[in-house]
Amino acid sequence: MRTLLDCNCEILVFRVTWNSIFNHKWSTFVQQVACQNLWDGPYRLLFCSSKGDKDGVMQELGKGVDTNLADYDKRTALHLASCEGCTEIVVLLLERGAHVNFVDRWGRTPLSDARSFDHQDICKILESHGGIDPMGLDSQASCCEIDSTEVDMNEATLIGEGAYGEIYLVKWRGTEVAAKTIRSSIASNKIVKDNFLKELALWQKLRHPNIVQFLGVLKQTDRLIFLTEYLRNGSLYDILRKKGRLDSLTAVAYALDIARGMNYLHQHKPHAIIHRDLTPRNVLQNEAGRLKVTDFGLSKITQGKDVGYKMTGGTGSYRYMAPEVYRRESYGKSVDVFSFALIVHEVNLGHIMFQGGPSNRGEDPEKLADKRAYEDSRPYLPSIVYPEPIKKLLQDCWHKNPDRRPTFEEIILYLENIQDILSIKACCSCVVL
Ligand SMILES: Nc1ncnc2c1ncn2[C@@H]1O[C@H](COP(=O)(O)OP(=O)(O)OP(=O)(O)O)[C@@H](O)[C@H]1O
Repeated sequence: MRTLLDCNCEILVFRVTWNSIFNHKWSTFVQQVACQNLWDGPYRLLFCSSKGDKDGVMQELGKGVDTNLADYDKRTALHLASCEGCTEIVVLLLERGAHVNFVDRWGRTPLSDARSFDHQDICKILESHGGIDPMGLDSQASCCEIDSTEVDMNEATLIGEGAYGEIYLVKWRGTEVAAKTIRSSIASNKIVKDNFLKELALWQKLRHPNIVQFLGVLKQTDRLIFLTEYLRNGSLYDILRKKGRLDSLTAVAYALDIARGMNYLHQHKPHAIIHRDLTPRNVLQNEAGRLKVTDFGLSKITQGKDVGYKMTGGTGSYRYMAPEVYRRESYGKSVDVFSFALIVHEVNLGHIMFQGGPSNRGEDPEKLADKRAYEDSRPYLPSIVYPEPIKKLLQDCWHKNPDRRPTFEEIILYLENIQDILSIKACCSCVVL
């Protein structure tokens, strides 16, 4: 018979696991629970697994507790350890027969949880044991398909070229849109193409004013072509090249647009979306002057050795690459914060940079990334160009320790404050004038 204590335990496990997925700020709560001695009995396995307590887990398993014991929400010890980044426990549980694809009440497997919190080591371990993520990248959701007769590719105007293929301006049902063609060397590989389509299926679900809107994939074509909204002003790279250095208010507004788009990606559920290739070329501007981030997630697919993907040379990804990515270490969301800092640095330094000034533009991007990764070198921050608060922000964002970098949520708050101060100053100077 279930005792009141059992019920309490279940409710607490529910609240703890729910919090652990959606809040991740539950350690104090767990401590309170532990103090109340409510974790005696079989649920202690779940508690020890979530806390990374290997001895505790071994003790419970030694007592004969089922490795696949699940709580009220069908969350197992493997779910909790994967969610909390307890690699050793994940390995131990798998050795002891934990079901890698146990599905909880919300349809999440341990891999869904590990991906949500970017525990990449754990993702690899789970994947090597056959783990799948039915909620996310492994979902069967298909891309919205657009009949190719609705788009006349013969009337297309070439507007750009990237690592994957060319970009054309085309008309789809009377509206100007961008058509991105993927090189046949990439698209002819079935695995790569399937992965690409999965990423596109994920992209099509996203809706945010600072994210380029995905529209669909053209069907019945021998090439892989997809449509996105068309942003008339082109990329931030082109804008900086034409306009040079921006005034402080515009620079902060640009930084905020990028940070808001990135924050949306990083807070995406069930798993965060890491851009991995955030550069001024992947930030586009519409006619209203709003910046939008594009091409997130796609880079990861084509970086496999067998695909032959090369980062776009002089202006490409090395220039904005976080040290841990260059060193091929495991990495998380904060790699995008690092790239963001380098973009904001350029936005502020615009005209000096494009006149071949101190921004290292002439330097080989790979060497630059090497120096950042191994010599901790960072761009120069002259006080005349960078006001103290921006200097501090950049230094925090390109901190060598990824854990010390702020989140985009924090960056937004910080930039909004700077924006308020700048607006007041601008307003006061108007009055004086
Ligand atoms: N939706 C769009 N609207 C308007 N212009 C675009 C759009 N998408 C891309 N472009 C233009 O095409 C250029 C190339 O874009 P693309 O995303 O293919 O390459 P990239 O960002 O330079 O490199 P990579 O393929 O490595 O991301 C951009 O810099 C931009 O000028």
